[in-house]
Amino acid sequence: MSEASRLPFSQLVLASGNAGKLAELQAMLGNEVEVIPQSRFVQEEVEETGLTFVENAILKARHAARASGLPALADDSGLAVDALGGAPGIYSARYAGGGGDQANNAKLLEALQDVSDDKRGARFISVLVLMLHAEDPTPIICEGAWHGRIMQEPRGSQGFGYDPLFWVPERYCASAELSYADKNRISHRAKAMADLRKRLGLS
Ligand SMILES: O=P(O)(O)OP(=O)(O)OP(=O)(O)OC[C@H]1O[C@@H](n2cnc3c(O)ncnc32)[C@H](O)[C@@H]1O
Ligand SMILES: [Mg+2]
Repeated sequence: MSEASRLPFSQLVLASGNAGKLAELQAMLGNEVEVIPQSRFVQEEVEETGLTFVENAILKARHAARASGLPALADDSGLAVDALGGAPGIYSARYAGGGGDQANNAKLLEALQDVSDDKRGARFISVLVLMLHAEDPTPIICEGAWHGRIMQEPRGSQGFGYDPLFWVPERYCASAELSYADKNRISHRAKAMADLRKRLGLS
């Protein structure tokens, strides 16, 4: 029996509009199930009104499941910086008011300009939520964290979001300097996905 046949579904909608995230999730799941980006079914994104990663991931998964009629997987993620009391956290994508990755990174560097290296600890968090349908009362919820430090200036060109500013102690480089495959082995999202795979009986 193949791995895929153990899953209760053969297609899965990825409830994200973030191209970087979509590529990572697709690479992690593509052998087991046909993954379809939500843009094939719906253009509008749901408002992320929750106060937790879990709430926002559920909102996104439900939205995509409703629009597609298929099981949906959402990721709500972000960067929690120790010296900023966990900010930007759930507001990571909107940190600089919708100005995009570069504006977010510039704002983060400015917020930390007087903070010394030993106090620049941070972690990426990813919460993955899988809902079998829009009214699924028992979503599967998995979480992963990735600890590192915020650098003084950007490095690297891989990845997305805050990757150029995130120092990865176990590789001694910025996250944006990691190969795509290596990031997908060690990141917050990879850890949450490992948990999800276990919960689905895939590994
Ligand atoms: O909501 P969706 O449509 O999935 O896409 P998004 O980009 O808005 O995603 P989030 O609301 O979950 O916001 C997460 C933000 O945190 C940052 N982030 C999350 N994971 C990251 C990673 O692996 N590398 C770099 N930055 C990351 C990045 O800025 C994201 O925009
Ligand atoms: Mg978002």
